[in-house]
Amino acid sequence: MKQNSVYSLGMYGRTNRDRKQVRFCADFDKSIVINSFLRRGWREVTPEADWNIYWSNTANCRSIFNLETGYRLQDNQIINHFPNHYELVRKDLLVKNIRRYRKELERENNPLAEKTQNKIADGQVVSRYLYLDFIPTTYILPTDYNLFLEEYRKSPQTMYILKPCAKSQGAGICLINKLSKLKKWSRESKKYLQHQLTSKDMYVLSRYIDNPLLIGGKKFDLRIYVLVTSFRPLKAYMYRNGFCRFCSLKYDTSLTELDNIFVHLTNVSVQKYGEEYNEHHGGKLGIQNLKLYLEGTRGREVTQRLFEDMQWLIVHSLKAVAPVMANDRHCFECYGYDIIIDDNLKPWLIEVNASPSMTATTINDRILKYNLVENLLSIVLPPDGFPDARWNKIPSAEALGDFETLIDEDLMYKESSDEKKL
Ligand SMILES: Nc1ncnc2c1ncn2[C@@H]1O[C@H](COP(=O)(O)OP(=O)(O)OP(=O)(O)O)[C@@H](O)[C@H]1O
Repeated sequence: MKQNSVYSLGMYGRTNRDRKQVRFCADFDKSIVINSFLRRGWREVTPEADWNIYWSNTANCRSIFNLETGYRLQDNQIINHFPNHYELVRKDLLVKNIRRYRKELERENNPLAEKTQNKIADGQVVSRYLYLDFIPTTYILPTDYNLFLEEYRKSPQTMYILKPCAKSQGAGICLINKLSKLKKWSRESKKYLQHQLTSKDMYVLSRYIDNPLLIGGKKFDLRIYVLVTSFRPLKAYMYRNGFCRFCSLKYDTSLTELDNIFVHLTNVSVQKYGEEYNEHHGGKLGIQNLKLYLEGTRGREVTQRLFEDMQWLIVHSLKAVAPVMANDRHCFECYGYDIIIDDNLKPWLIEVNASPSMTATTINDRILKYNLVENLLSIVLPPDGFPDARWNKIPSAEALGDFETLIDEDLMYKESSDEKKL
């Protein structure tokens, strides 16, 4: 990408018609996003040109905000990532930020940081956060290896999943059911610790949710879209039409199936290579259908509670990273949250993606993603439809469409000061 292009081109010498037409650029050849933009009558330009909205990849977004490039965004330019989104989406950083958030709340004696004592095998007692226990216990390797060993000895029957921090789509993931599988880690870690660690060397080792809620005997996770338009104040919206992604083979924790990715990993990028993959529905079920199913099989109240718990975990994961996010007003970001529900209907945050797939695997998927992009644009853009980083980012009820407000600290502040005035 050429640098300084915004400086060199400026806003001059354009006709009124040009000024009104939104100029976009996109790093991805994803027809859903590009078609959505073109159908609005927007014009595609290159990243070197004078654009108003950039659907960028994370690397180009980082380079735009890199001080050394000397690039400065204008008021009429917006971009689809926050510069340091990795604080939320890198597996190890997400864990670190959530740990820090819990500790801060604990220090403040905030009731949210309340803990309970749970008895585990051999009469040992472990303490757990009552409300903030929404990510599976996770160790960052190699740094936390000794800490892990200590905990492992207390409960050696626990199953873990080892995931590389710098990879995606199921690459390099394996299940760990005994310490010997991790032995090479103790050796590797000694070697690594002599060097400066980079994210390529880092893994997370998380407790494996071995009691997932099953439907038709199969494991699934949820993909939920969350749009953030500001971190300070926090403004976040959840799309009502996420979906479940199913494994193509029945769930089975027997030793012979431990390495079978078609049983344990729900990523579509993994499942589509399975022999049992169904191209018609793509292993997907809409979240509203899941809700109906759960209301029918488990009852309305617990289903309602589950959906509230999911919203709660999303809000607190965002609050955990809000203080460290570079809250640039030109940015918005649509995150793909991956959540697993266990058979007690407790949701667990598995990970967050900064560039959730905008490729469609089925017709329904195409419709869903097209509507998602349309809907998120109506929230991100001011009422006149022209990108403007200065607008107050308060979307109308109509603009919200299928998004619901998870949190808007601006409005919360306004409401509480209105109450005080009464
Ligand atoms: N703690 C866990 N318990 C149970 N299953 C898990 C756990 N962590 C991950 N998985 C399974 O493994 C899959 C891949 O994990 P994850 O999404 O963290 O890795 P990834 O390869 O980075 O995926 P992505 O391409 O979405 O970034 C998940 O979709 C889920 O099915």
